[in-house]
Amino acid sequence: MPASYAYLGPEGTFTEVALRTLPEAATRELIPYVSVQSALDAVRTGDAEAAFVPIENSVEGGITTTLDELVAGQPLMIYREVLLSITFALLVRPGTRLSDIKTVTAHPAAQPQVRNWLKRNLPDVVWESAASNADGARLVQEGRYDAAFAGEFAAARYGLEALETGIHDAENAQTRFVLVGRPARPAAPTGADKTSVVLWQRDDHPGGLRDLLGEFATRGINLMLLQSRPTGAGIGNYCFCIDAEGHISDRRVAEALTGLKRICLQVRFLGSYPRADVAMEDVRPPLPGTSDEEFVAAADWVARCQDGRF
Ligand SMILES: O=C(O)C(=O)Cc1ccccc1
Repeated sequence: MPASYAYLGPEGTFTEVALRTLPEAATRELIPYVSVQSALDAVRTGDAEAAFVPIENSVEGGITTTLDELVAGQPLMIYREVLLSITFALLVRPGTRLSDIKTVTAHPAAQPQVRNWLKRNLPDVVWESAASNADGARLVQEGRYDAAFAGEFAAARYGLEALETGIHDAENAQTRFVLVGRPARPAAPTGADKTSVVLWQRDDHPGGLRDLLGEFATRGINLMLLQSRPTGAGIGNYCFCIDAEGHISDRRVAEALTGLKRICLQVRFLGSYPRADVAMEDVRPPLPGTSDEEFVAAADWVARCQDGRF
């Protein structure tokens, strides 16, 4: 298997910066790809061992191209997550002044994070989407646009200068990135883990979503992401991307997934992996009645009843 990680490139993306915080990235060849799709395809075809892509930000929620890629096609699995605090720099060709800027570009996920700044400082500017923030910087270098929102670190790479730095509409905006590979046994639980799944309802009925969520709620499992995505089968037809606290080897998580498998049309397991947002000591203890020991004891009791040994 090639020891390479694909990532959303080109060089100088926030994705690359986040990837380089993973210790295992130091022992891999890091290969930039032009899109999330092409990076994930490289994993599917076996050209890359894993791909590193943005999946969620704290301002707008899920990054839909990534969710849609994970929801459909040959199954993939999330192995790691990284959180990165993000502020943007406005990058221009040297000598450009704010009043010269008629067009700006960046990744679509950047727009909600700089919208107010743009309204205040460049209200008449035309926004064009780029494949990534670093790709926007590259397009400015080529003269295609006047300015790009990107990481300040991308300026040197593309011969640009930062007219303004620290641009952020929301305080503490964070982006979450994931390392995605082909399905295999998830890493052992760390005590601070997260499980990602996609759920398809069997049929449309009142309380249908509540039934799905109930499988988590009755087992004391907290949810960290709930994002509906259209299935493509018509208006009103959605699947649900869910991140839940815990690891598939936790009894309460395994039982919730068992329940979901029984009642859903389809369940896609996207992985159990260490949480980047909290350390083990800060994880809430299981609610009363939902620890592994209590699940095992209850299952033992049922088995004894079935045997007439209670
Ligand atoms: O990594 C990048 O530079 C991207 O283009 C993805 C992205 C978009 C917005 C915020 C953080 C990362």
